[in-house]
Amino acid sequence: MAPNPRVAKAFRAMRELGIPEEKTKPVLKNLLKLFDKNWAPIEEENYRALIDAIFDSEEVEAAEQKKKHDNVEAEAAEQKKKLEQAEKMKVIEEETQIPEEPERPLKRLRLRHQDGPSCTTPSLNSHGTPLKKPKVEIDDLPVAIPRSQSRAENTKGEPVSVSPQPQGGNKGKLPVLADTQPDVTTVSGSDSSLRLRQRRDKGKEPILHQTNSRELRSISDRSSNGVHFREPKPKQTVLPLIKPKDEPLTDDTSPLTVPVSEIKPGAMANQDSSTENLSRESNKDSISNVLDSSNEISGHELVAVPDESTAKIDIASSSYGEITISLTCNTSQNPNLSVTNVDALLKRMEDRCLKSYKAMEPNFSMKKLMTYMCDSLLDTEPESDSTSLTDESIKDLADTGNNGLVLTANGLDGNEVEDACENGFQDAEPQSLVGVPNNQLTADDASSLQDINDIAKGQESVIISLVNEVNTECPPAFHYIPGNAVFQNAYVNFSLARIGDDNCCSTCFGDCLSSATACACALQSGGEFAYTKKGLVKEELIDECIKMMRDPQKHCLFYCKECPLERSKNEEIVESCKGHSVRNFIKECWLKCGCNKQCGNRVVQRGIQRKLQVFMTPGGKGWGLRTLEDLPKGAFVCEYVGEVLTNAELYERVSKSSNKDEHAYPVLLDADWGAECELKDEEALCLDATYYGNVARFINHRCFDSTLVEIPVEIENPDHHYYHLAFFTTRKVKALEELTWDYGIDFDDEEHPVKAFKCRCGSRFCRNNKRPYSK
Ligand SMILES: C[S@@+](CC[C@H](N)C(=O)[O-])C[C@H]1O[C@@H](n2cnc3c(N)ncnc32)[C@H](O)[C@@H]1O
Repeated sequence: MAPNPRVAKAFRAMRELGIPEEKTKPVLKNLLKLFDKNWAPIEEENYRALIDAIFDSEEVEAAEQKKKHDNVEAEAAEQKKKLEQAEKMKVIEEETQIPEEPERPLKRLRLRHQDGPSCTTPSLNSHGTPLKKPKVEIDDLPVAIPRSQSRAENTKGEPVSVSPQPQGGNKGKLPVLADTQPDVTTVSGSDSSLRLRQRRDKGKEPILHQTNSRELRSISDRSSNGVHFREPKPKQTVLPLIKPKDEPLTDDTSPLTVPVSEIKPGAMANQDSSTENLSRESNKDSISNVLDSSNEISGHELVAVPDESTAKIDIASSSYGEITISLTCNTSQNPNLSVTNVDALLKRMEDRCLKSYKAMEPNFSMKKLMTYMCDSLLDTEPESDSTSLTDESIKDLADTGNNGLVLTANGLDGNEVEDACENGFQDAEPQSLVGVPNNQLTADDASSLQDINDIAKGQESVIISLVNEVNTECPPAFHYIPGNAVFQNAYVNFSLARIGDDNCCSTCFGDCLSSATACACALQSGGEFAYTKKGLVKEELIDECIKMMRDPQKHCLFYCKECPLERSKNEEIVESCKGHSVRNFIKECWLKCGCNKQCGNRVVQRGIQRKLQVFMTPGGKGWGLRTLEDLPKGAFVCEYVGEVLTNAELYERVSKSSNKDEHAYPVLLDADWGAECELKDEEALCLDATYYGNVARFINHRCFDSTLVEIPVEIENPDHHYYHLAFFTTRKVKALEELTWDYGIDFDDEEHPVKAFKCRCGSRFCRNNKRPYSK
């Protein structure tokens, strides 16, 4: 991004007064915010306001320094806290039976201005999977490794920046100094991930790892999958759960926009149909064992009713055979509106559609669209077929796993559900669910509703039921999608040509796992297969991932040169990167591989195989996800599925959102950002499950000792801009236990825009629990 000349001029003016850029930058940023990006009052009187503000900030800083020095007691207390945390670690070690001692839950303890522990052994990249001791011994490795041109590294030949643990206390406000390193990387330490990394790249050009000479920053929170937008402060908000079809039409971020493509590797690597049927059946059986009265039918359906929609479409027919389609606009937003020129209106709409949908046929026109509407209407079958559904037909649809009809809540009888949904309507927010008689449902309404006998609407190989045995809350409205789908601008390219020989095992056959030697895909996962023959993630890898989840700072963060997340805020001054966790990747076999679809190195791409259920949690966390069968450690549960957005798109969504009720939790696909010097906006991606998602959108947060851990999985895309985020169990999980995931929220971080909920995770290590730890 070209520097703003006014910013450069302000820096220059301050430099002339002996004020360095590092001091000017944060103050200028604040002033710009204060004056709503109006430069005039800042530039007036030769930057008088800026100079005053800098001096003021220096005074405040000096006062803070003094306070800090005086606060010896606080430091002592902090030390004590650390000791207590170490104690906690011992306990959790015993509980989770991880062979090595787990890390302390530093996420909660690390205060903003507190030094973090230094990362003595920089993990080098997010790909290395510590599964096997490499053939190349670490001692044999050169200390300085020349720049890599290999696939996983910076495709532009730029160095990968992996920084040691930050020590400073300036919270990322200081500017990022340009890396002064030449094209070599200093490697220190000898941890397993380093060795594996080397092993993985055996035979290829070595990977560049660079100790970073930039200013060290303090990271107040875990650099998690969660999106951490810090600005703009007044708009601190989260993505609400809104039924897409009820959203008012907006330019280009409207949830009405249907994702343009669906990505489902499973569709190409389908299971054997007989096992599929079996699995659906057996799940059904177990569900009916767990639940009683599961298939009651109510005379009502659930429909999301907006209270402030801007438009309403009615169709009326007269006894003379005329049909009128009318569009009623809610003019409350513009009460002075007068009747407008139809052609001008149509032109405006066309422009808007072109802007939103981009790929329109050249002859597209609104008139044509309306003619199509009339034609479609004339083609419509008599009403009784499509909308007057009998109870029997609803039941049939539900039994066959067909799309979108809501039956009674399991565990409640028909009357209770009716009451529940009507009561729900009374206390409802504008977008909540209400009961309406069946025959008022349009086909469109029905398709977006949740079938509580199978919220996946038959799109997974197992049935995923939904129960509420706690209260009368109705199921949330969203579109169930079994695989990620691009919203609009995200660049996700699955072309086979991009998969090189070292990214697939084309000469393999049968099951790669039964071969004595690791295939090319295994080499990408650190030299050994990530999965056991039983389809579980190997103990060593899962433990490593758990450790990283529990204390990412200890296991290194990397810093982008220009962070796409910061850039997406579209501010005058782009803040420096706050750091991203280094991750282990799993690489699965895929289309270009020679193995068969039952190959043991194809787990995540087969989709959900376990018996899962969405249920109302009793502890006030809303809906949650649980297992209906015992799960061993390392079992794949599901992946986080949602719309693939660019960070800019997500930022726009978040800042436009007026609904403060948090439901979905967007996740960053940032596991490999450090491998690129500068990612284009359309390559820096994230997933948002608010409007389109799978069961993972119901997984609640648990601090520290969650039952699930997320691991990035490469299936189709070797470049890692896009990958799958898969959840695996961190320990044995009993049937009916809730499946939880540590979102990585730092509840002490008041600047965190995903406004932290009051955590009710119930963990002894809850970071939202200010009381000191006691046994
Ligand atoms: C991804 S959703 C999980 C599903 C959600 N419970 C629901 O009913 O749709 C995240 C939201 O669930 C709630 N939640 C998740 N974990 C929680 C926890 N530990 N304590 C309290 N609320 C939690 C919060 O409202 C959060 O914004």
